[in-house]
Amino acid sequence: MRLIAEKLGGERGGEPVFDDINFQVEPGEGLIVTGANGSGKSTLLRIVAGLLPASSGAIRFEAADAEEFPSVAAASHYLGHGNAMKTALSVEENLKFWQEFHGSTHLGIDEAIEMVGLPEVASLPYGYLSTGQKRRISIAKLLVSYRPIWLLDEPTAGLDKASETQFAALMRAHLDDGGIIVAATHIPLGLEGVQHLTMTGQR
Ligand SMILES: Nc1ncnc2c1ncn2[C@@H]1O[C@H](COP(=O)(O)OP(=O)(O)OP(=O)(O)O)[C@@H](O)[C@H]1O
Repeated sequence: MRLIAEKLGGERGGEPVFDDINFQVEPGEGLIVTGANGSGKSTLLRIVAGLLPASSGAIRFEAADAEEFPSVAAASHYLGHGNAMKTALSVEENLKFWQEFHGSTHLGIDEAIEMVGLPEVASLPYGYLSTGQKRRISIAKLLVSYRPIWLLDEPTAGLDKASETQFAALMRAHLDDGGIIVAATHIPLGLEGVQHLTMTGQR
C-alpha cells in the first residue's frame, strides 16, 4: 500500500492555488503539510480525500487489497475543520452512525470514547460539548471504523496539552499498525520520523 501524488495541481474558484505537488507515503509513514494561511493545505487534503477534483496531475493509492479499498476516498478517514456530527444526537449515536456508514468496524463505541478520555460525555448531545471535547469525539470517529489513510486538517485545533499528547499516541499507534497519515498543521503534532511538505501557494 502506498499513497502517491504526481504533479498534483489544485485550484479554488477557478484560480490556481498550487501545482506540481509530488509525494509518496508508504505504510507506517506520515506526511506533515505546513505553510502560510491560504497556501493550500486544506485544498490539498480535500483533493486527496476526493472532495475536490485535482486541476492537474493525479493522486493514486496502490493497495494489495484493491477490492476492499478501490480508491483513495474509500481508504481514507477525512477529519476536516468541521467535525461532521449532528448536534442533537448523543455522542454515542453520532459515532454509531459513522461506524455504520463507514463499515469496517474497528474499536467499539465505548472503547473509542474511552481512548479519547471522555466516557462521561457518551450519552450527552454532541452540541453540549466544549470545542475541545467536540474535536476529541471527532478523533474517536477515526477509531470506530478502520481506514488505512488518515487525512487530518489541523487535527489538534482546540485541544489542550494533555489531549495533544494523547492524540499523538493514537497517531503513532496507527502508523505502527501500518497506516498512513497526511496532516496539515500549524502546530507540531509530536510525530517523529515523518516526511514534511511545505506549501508555498501561488496567490
Ligand atoms: N470555497 C472557496 N472558493 C474560492 N476560493 C477558496 C475557497 N476556499 C479556499 N479558497 C482559497 O484557496 C486558497 C487556499 O485555501 P486553503 O483553505 O486551502 O488554505 P490553507 O493553507 O488551508 O489555509 P489556513 O492555514 O488558513 O487553513 C486561499 O487563497 C483561499 O482564499
